[in-house]
Order: sequence, then C-alpha cells, then structure tokens
Amino acid sequence: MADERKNYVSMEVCDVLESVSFLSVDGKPSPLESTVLPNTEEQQGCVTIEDAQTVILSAPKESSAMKNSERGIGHAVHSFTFSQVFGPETTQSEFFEGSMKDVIKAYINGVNGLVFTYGVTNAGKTFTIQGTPKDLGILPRSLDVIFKHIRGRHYLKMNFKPYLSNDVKKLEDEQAKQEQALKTAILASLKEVSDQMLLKTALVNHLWIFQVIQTILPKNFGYFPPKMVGGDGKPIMHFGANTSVGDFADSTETSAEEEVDITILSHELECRHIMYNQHVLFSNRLEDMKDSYEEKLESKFEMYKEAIKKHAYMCAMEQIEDHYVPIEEFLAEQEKVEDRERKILQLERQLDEQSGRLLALGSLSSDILTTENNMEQDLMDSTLKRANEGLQKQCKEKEELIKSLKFKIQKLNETLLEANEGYRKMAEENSQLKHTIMLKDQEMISLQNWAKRVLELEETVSSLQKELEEQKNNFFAEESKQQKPRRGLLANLKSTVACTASTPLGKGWGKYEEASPYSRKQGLLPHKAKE
Ligand SMILES: Nc1ncnc2c1ncn2[C@@H]1O[C@H](COP(=O)(O)OP(=O)(O)OP(=O)(O)O)[C@@H](O)[C@H]1O
Repeated sequence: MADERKNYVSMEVCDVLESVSFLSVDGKPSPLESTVLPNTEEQQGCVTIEDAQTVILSAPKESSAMKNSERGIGHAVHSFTFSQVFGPETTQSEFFEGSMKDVIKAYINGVNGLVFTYGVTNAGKTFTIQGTPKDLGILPRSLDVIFKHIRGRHYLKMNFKPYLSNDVKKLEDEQAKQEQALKTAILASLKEVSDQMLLKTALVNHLWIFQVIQTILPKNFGYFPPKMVGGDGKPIMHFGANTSVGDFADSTETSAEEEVDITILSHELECRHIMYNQHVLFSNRLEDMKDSYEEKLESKFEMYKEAIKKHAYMCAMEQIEDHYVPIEEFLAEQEKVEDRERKILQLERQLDEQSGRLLALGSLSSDILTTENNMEQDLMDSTLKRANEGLQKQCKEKEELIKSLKFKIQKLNETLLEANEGYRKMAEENSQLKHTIMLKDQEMISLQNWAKRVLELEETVSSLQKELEEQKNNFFAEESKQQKPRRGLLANLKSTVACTASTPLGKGWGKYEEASPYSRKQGLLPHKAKE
C-alpha cells in the first residue's frame, strides 16, 4: 500500500512543485490511488522518495514526456528538493511535530505564519488539517498548544467586535452594553420563534396521532367488532383485517327481509365525523395561529430591520470619522495609482513585444517540426521566467537597500539621541562649574578684603609700636632729666625731707607707678578708638 502510494503525481503538479519549495506531505493513504489514479505496472515507481529532502518523479512509459525524452527533448526524470518530505508511514502526531510545532512556537512569540495544503481532490488535505476525532490533524493540535500556552491569561471581557474584514474594535463600556442588549433581544426573538415552531410541531404531531388513531381504531374495536347482521340476528359477515370490498354482498342481492343492522356502521361514522370535526378545528386553529405568528414575526422583523439600519448608520458614521480622507489626498493617491498603472501597462507592452518577437521567430520556423515548436515555447517560457526572476531579484535588492537605509537612519537617530544626551550632560556640568567658579570668586574677594584688613592692622600695630617706642624714649628722657640736678648732699636731703613732709612715704612712687601705665593707656586709647 505504502509503495503503491508513491507511484503517481500529475504533471501539472510537477510544474508547481518545480517553482515551490515547501513542506510536502506525501503518501497519505487515500482512496484516490484505488479510484482515480492509474495503477498499471509501468506506472509503478513514478514517484520515489529518495531522502527526507528529495522526491524523484519519473515519467510513465507511455507518456508524451517519456516519448519526448526518448527523442532527446526534455527529461523523463525530475528531481525536486523540499525542506522536508514526509513519507507514507508518517503519523498525524509526527507530522505535527515535524511541520507545525516551530510555526506555532514562533506564533506564540509574535511571528505570523502561514500553513496551507495544496493538492488534487481526495489527496488528503482535509485529513491533514482537520483529521478525525480519534486521529487529530494539525489544526486541533495547534489550537491545543496555543490554548494551553495562554491558559489563565485569557481576556475575559466581551468588548471586542469584528470590524471590516480583518480587524477588531475595542468597545467602550456603554457600547458593550448596547451590543449585549441587542444580542439578548435577538436571542429572545429566536427563542420565541423556536417555541412557536415547537408548538406547531406539537400540534401537527397531535393531529398526526389523531389520524393514526383514526386509521387504527376500527381494527382495535375487538370488544365491538364491526359486523353485518342478518334479519335472523345471525351475523352474515365479519369486518376484519382481511375483509375486502369484494367480500361485501351485493345490495341488490339483499332481500327486503334481510335488513342489515347498520347500528355499528353508524357508530363508526359518528366517530369519523367527530374526528373530522376535530381535524377541521385543529386545522383552523393552526391556520389562525400561523397567521398571527406570521404577523408577529413580520412586525418583529420590521423592528430588527430598523434597529439594524440604525446600527449600520451609526457604524458608518464612526467609520467616516476614522477613515475620512481629504479630497486632495485622495486625488494625489489616485494620481499615484494611475501612474503605477501606466508603468504596468508599459511593462506589459514591453513583455508583449518581447513575446511577439519570440512568436515571430516561431512563425519563421513554421516548417520545423512540432517538437521544435515545443522547444521554442519552452525557451520562451524560460526567457520570460528568467525576466520575471530578474525583476523579482531587482525588487528584492531594492527592498534590501531600503531595509539597510532604514537601519542606517535608525542608527543615526540613535547616535543623534546619544549626542544630545551627552551635550545635555556637558551643559549641566558646565553650569555647575560656572556656579563653582562664581563661589570661588566671591571667596577670593572676601579673602582679598581680609588681606587688606590684615595689612591695615599690621600698619596700625607698627605705628603703635613706633609711638610706644617714642613714648618710652620720652619717658626715659624725662626721667633722666628729673634725676640730673645734683646739688650738694645737704640740699638734696632738704628737698627729700620736704617731700616726705608734704606726701606720705611711698605714695609718690605709687602714684608714679600708677600714672605711668595710665599715661601709656592714654596714649594708646586714641589708637584703639581709631581701630
Ligand atoms: N493519511 C490518511 N489516512 C487515512 N485516510 C486518509 C488519509 N488521507 C486521506 N484519507 C482519506 O481520504 C479521503 C479523502 O481525503 P480528504 O477529504 O482529506 O481529501 P481532500 O484533499 O480534502 O479532498 P477535497 O479537495 O476534495 O476536499 C477521506 O476519506 C480521508 O479520510
């Protein structure tokens, strides 16, 4: 089974595989192989998984590709490289581990990813994505991982609303309340409708039960079986399950004396009549109810139509606020678009010219074999493909350039910010230094003042010392003058005695001693006062 599965891939798929290098899920068992795919002996071995990255496709023996290759045109064997090839024995769990886990991990870290399946009908796309309840596919497994990851961190509020095709809007509390009220009203109306439906169903069932009873009852009247009784009181015929119309005796054959007792028949008819009346009654009631509910539904529908209209109007007004574009901007954008369209047209024309040239080349060699035409077609395709690739390459280069420029601009911005920061710090330091210098200047001025004062004081001190010296000298000079007149011994004694007689002994000296510092003090005082 596994080997059979490797056998066939349509050639259209080959073309796609050639240009797309992607995860390939190969060989999932599928009914395709037994129903659609050819499974002849020569087509066995068309698809071979060489290794975990390579698949080899060999053209079937009778295919045109094989015949062409035998003529030297094209190849019968193609090798395709994929990032990973999963073999037929791969389980859902292994496939999830090998293909999806990294994508999911990246998604959890904020990186978007795209996973899609591609293949012919019945190839197993739904099986791979969805799986079965017992053997889950990659989608439920991925959701499981994501929800396990965000467990306990769910956003519990109900205030996000889908907006446009792929956006959401966060609602204010008031808006959320309005939405909730609208939802409750719609659900209530739905409930009412479903209740009505239930009631209708019940009534219909009731009616059906009636009909069933109506059909079954005559058979169940075991205690009162319907029968025809003859004039002698003996039954002439029994009604039973096997009784048919042909079993009834012809009325013309009934004699006048043999009066048929039709009591039972009339009873049955009465029953049927009552049932019929009830049936009609129920039908009428149903009709009435139907009409009234239809009216109610109509009015409800009108009401919701109005509400929805209002809501849509409000949404539109909000959107106008969000998406209002001034006419000038719109016109400018339109011009840009037209410009681009013109360029695209030019490019298309160039492409047409190129392909026209190639076609012209093709028509010139119309006598060459069809196979050669095919080759030219291939050549043209490959030229176009190369041109396309070249354009794509250029686009990629430009994108790279834009990216690098953006990166540089970002770097420059960062450097500018750093420089600004540095400059700010320097300016702060500078102002601090200025402040310090100002303080030092003030200190210097006060020190200079002090120095001047000290000099003045020194001068004062020196002048005082000079004065002191002078006064000392004067004093000593006066003292020496007073001691000079030396008369005779007798005369001195006289004068001494005279002094002692006029002043108590020692007082004069004391006075003198006291006077001397006093006089000195007097000499100094004016200086102190000056200070
Ligand atoms: N690996 C598998 N193991 C068992 N059964 C498989 C496997 N792959 C596919 N099948 C079965 O093959 C059938 C077709 O598969 P599926 O519906 O997944 O194909 P598909 O590619 O989605 O088809 P379509 O394109 O028509 O929707 C299903 O019955 C599915 O159960």
